[in-house]
Amino acid sequence: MPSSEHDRGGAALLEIRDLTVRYGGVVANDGVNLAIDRGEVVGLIGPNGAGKTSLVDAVTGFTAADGEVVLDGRRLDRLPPHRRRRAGLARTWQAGELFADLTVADNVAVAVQRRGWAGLVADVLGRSARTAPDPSLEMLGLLDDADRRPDELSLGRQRLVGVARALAGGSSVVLLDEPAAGLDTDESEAFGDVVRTMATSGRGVLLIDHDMNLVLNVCDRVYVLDFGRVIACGTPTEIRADAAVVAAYLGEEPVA
Ligand SMILES: Nc1ncnc2c1ncn2[C@@H]1O[C@H](COP(=O)(O)OP(=O)(O)OP(=O)(O)O)[C@@H](O)[C@H]1O
Repeated sequence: MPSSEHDRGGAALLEIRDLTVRYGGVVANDGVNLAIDRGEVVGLIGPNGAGKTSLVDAVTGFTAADGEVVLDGRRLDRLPPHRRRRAGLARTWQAGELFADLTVADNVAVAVQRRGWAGLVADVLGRSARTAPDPSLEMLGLLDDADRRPDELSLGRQRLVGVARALAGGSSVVLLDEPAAGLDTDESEAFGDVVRTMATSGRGVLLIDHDMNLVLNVCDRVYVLDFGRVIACGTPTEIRADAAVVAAYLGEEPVA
């Protein structure tokens, strides 16, 4: 494994330690260690069934797992999903999961949960979605679409709305699960620029995608999963040249 996994100094923004996910007899993640620094875009690739979505589900609290999830020095792995989200750890969903009857602005607004009595009172008064648009809409160039419904937008822009929801409320780490699925080459390239922008101002981004060009062009470092284990980690250049990665993708026996 390239040395770049080990020689990064200091504590990362997100540390995933020894993460193990089991579904009955299936071990979907087997002792995975993964770190994301501030301002870093990290890729996670691997063949179908390698365990990528299981990792996102486990880290965000939607699937039971063993191991540690530490965000900015704080253990999150015993917390339910909504509290991890509130702590600044957000995700997108493969299927988009937008509310068809809500506008873009409201789809983003509902992702930011209000707390306690203030939230209850605002909801009762119907003001929950009437506040200023979340800054993520402007960042992703969605302000002009704020009053449209998702089905009035192209697939590429719908994907951006899903990302805006994950960014809403000031998330510090965003896990993107196949956000570019279904996008054409131009849309995918433009999306790559958006992903880089997201990492500015110190956010950490995890990008999972089957579009190898997108991942290798956009990410600072890439982890490769196969059968639930990290088989390689390094810069895109190192990953392109890694024999175990080539073997995993060609379906040959992994190189020892
Ligand atoms: N809810 C579940 N119950 C049982 N097995 C599951 C469940 N979810 C995933 N698995 C199994 O866990 C393994 C990892 O699946 P996972 O969906 O995490 O892989 P993936 O890398 O995201 O795949 P893909 O690229 O196809 O989305 C697979 O063997 C899969 O069949």
